Amino acid sequence: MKIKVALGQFNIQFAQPAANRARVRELVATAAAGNADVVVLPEMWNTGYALDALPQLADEDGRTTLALLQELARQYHIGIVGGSVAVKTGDHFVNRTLVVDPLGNLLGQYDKVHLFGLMAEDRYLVAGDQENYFRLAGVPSASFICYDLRFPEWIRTVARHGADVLYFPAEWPAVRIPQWKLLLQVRAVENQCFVVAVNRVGDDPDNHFNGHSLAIDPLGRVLVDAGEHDGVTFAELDLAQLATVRGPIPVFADRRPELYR
Ligand SMILES: O=C(O)CCC(=O)C(=O)O
Repeated sequence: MKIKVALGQFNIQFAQPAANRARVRELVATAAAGNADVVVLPEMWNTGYALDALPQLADEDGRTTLALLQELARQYHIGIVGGSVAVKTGDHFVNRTLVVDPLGNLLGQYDKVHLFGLMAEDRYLVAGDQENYFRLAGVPSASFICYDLRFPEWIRTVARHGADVLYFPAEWPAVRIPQWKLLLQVRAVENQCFVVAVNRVGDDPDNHFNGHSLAIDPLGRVLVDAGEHDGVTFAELDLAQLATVRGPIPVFADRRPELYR
């Protein structure tokens, strides 16, 4: 079985949720026109890192985002890994992913588990503590957010349920893109999974972002690198490859969890 994924890398407009929603409409339409099964968006795409403005701009319980993603999923019959958005829930804010299937059903929701102090997330956001494991386009999958990538123990905790594709929405600054690529390739190899990671391009007041959204196969080979393209890049994932990689080297079966503390 093969699935086609669309990497929706774009220049998030700082503190302009309406403009970003309009751009997401265009990206999903483009992904669908290219016959993608799944489209993936970057991290914090509604507001960017306008953390001071969260009281005015964060999406109340994610309602506006969910309604948009559901509408687009149904209209275009496409699965959406909705990047992440700034959400107000109760009296606090979270960095939240919403995943919907082509019928508009909410398959999963994930609040970023590891908050990134260098971008002040720990001062504005509350961390999540739940896994996001779901079946999208017929494929067992899991999603994480950006800095979570640096925590292999967390990725493995979720991946061991049997995920075949790991999704990573991100806003990963250009200055650390060499580490981004390396870490994503390693996560693919060590978990014997496909990795689909979507970053942004453009600038915010503190950082420059140069994209390089990636689709990577379970051997760590880059299938697609979006470079600095502002728009959709497509990748095809051949799931049959998983058996050929996992068969001779069954790392999940060979684990010694009793030794891991
Ligand atoms: O870990 C990094 O270098 C980047 C992380 C990041 O930008 C984020 O989590 O938003």
